Amino acid sequence: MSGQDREAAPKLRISGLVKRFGSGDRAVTALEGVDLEVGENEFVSIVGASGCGKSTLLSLVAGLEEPSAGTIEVSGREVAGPGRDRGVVFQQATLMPWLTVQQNVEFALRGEPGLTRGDRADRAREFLGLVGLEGFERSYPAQLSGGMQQRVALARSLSYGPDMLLMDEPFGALDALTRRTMQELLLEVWEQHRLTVLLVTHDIDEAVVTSDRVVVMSPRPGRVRRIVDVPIPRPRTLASERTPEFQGLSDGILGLIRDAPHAG
Ligand SMILES: Nc1ncnc2c1ncn2[C@@H]1O[C@H](COP(=O)(O)OP(=O)(O)OP(=O)(O)O)[C@@H](O)[C@H]1O
Repeated sequence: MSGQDREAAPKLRISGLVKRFGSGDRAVTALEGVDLEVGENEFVSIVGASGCGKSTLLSLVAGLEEPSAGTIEVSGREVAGPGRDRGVVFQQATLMPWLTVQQNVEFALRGEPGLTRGDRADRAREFLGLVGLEGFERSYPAQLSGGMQQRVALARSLSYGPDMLLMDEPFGALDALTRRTMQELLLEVWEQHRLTVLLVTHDIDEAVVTSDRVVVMSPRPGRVRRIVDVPIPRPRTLASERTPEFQGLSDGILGLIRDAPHAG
């Protein structure tokens, strides 16, 4: 996507965003003046040192927290709370343990207007298939591995057709091998459903291989330090990481995070 397209119709526009927690001596400024635009169908990752406000930024876009100052617009409308236009995937799958995999996804679809019970069942099966869980519809979350539970969470978030997918360390609790499989799955899913994605991750390689742009934040209070374009051709696979171009981008981002001057 060109810069011009982004200017024409940003899916997400964050302007002058400030977030403070607490008050008086105990006040913590997590974000101070974040400006960011994300284009329709763009995949953008957010990286930065621990505590720089990545999760706070995502929670604000999800509408789970309120800004102290500044604005967040999704599709031109100011975010005033959580909404079905934004699907959220956290580090923990937060599935309902008493429901089967299929029922967990169907449950998320209950608020969808115009869907019959049969439609919900079909939609749930479709998205469980998309994330490779065909045959596990009747399993309970406790019977699944962590990676499979995250697949359910992804299917659940995608099933109601959000415009944006907000992910906060979605693979952070998984072992290295499962994490790689999930990154591959995410690349495949994104190729099929090119929705706008905002991904918070500690894993720089994960950010580079998945994203069109990587936002590097400065240490707390978080600001956008640099935005790095990732011009690696799509469709990408994890093999894309074995190129000198990839390594150069990844090393450059690591350098930006390490060299960032600490505030105060
Ligand atoms: N509810 C809260 N109350 C008080 N302080 C908070 C709250 N949530 C976050 N903070 C503080 O805001 C700052 C940013 O936190 P945040 O979790 O957004 O950072 P992060 O970059 O996601 O960190 P990490 O990479 O370690 O997950 C931290 O100093 C944190 O302690």
